[in-house]
Amino acid sequence: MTAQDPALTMTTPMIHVVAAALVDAEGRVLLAQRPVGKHLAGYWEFPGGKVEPDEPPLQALRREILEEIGVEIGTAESLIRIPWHYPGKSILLDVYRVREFHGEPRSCEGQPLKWVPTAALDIHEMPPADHPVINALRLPDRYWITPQPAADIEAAVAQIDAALERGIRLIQLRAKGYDESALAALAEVAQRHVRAAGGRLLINSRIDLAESLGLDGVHLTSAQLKSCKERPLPSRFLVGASCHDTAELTAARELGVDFAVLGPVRYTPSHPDAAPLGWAQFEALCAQSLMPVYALGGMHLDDLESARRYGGQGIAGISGF
Ligand SMILES: Nc1nc2c([nH]c(=O)n2[C@H]2C[C@H](O)[C@@H](COP(=O)(O)OP(=O)(O)OP(=O)(O)O)O2)c(=O)[nH]1
Ligand SMILES: [Mg+2]
Repeated sequence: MTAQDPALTMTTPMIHVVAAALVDAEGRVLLAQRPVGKHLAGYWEFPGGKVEPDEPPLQALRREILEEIGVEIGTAESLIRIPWHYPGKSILLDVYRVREFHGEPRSCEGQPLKWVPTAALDIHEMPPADHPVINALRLPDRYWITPQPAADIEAAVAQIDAALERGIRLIQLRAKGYDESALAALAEVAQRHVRAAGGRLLINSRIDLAESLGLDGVHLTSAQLKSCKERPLPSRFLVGASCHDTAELTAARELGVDFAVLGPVRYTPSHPDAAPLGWAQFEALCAQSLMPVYALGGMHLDDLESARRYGGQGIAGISGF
C-alpha cells in the first residue's frame, strides 16, 4: 500500500467523503474516472464526494450519487471507513455498498463510467485510499475457523462441507493435532471442496503449505506478525492476521495483509485470561485499522449486526455460527 504522509497525521482537518460501491445484479461495481485537473485525476473511483457542513452522511451520499450519475439510491449499507492522508489533504473515505438503485447510471459530469467485477478491481488504477475497500468488497461477513478437525480426513471434510452448506465462504483450516502428511492431504481435499463452492480457504500459519499446495491463502498468528519482515505471499493469495491491539494491527497493516481478525471482543472460555475488548474498543481499533476487520471471541450470528455497526467486516469464530 502507498505510504501516507506522516507529517499530516493529527494536524490536517479531515474531509468527510462519502462514496457508493453500486453493485449490479451480476455483482459488478460501478467506477467513475476522476477528471483531468482534479485531485487524483485519472484514477477510477467510487462515485461520491464531500459531505457538506451539518449534512447527514447518507443524505450527502444520495445527493452526490444523483448529481454525479443520475440515480436514486435505496438502502445503503456501511462498508468500510478509511482515514487517509494525501499530501496536503486528509480525508475520511466513508464507503457504502448500494444494491438498490433506480435508473441506469449515466455520466452527469462527463466522467467515463464502467462496471467492473469485484474480482477484477485493480489497485493500480484506483486511489490509494481505496485499496482496502477492494478487500472489503470481496470478503464475506462471516469467517469460520475450523474447530479441532475430526481425527479422520473424511469426517474433517464433512465438517467443512456442512459449513459451506450453511453459506460460509471464507474458512481458516486450523488442524493443530495433524501430522504433516495428514495436514497436507486434508488441506488439498478441503481446498477443492471450498473452491467448488466459490469460497476461499486459508491455512493457519503455514505459509509454506499455502504456497506449495496452491491454497487460497494463509492466516498469520500474532507471533508471525512480529517475525515476518514483509508480506509472506504475493497478492494472488489472501493473507489474514490475528490481532489483539493497536500494535498488532499496525504490524498487520505494514506487512500489507488483506484483513485482520480482532479479539477477544467478548469473554471466551477458550482464552480465559484474555481481557475482552468490548464493542467500544473494537470500534476504536477498527476505525484506525485501514483494513477489513472481523470481530472474534464469543461471536454468534446475532452479533453480526453489531460487528458491522461498529465498523467491522463481520464476525469470525470457531463455534457459535
Ligand atoms: N468520490 C470519491 N473520492 C475519493 C475516492 N477515493 C479517494 O481517495 N477520494 C478522494 C478524492 C478527493 O480528494 C476526495 C473526494 O472529493 P471530490 O472531488 O470527489 O468531491 P466532490 O465530488 O464533492 O467534488 P468537488 O467538491 O470537487 O466539486 O476524496 C473514491 O473512491 N471516491
Ligand atoms: Mg466526486
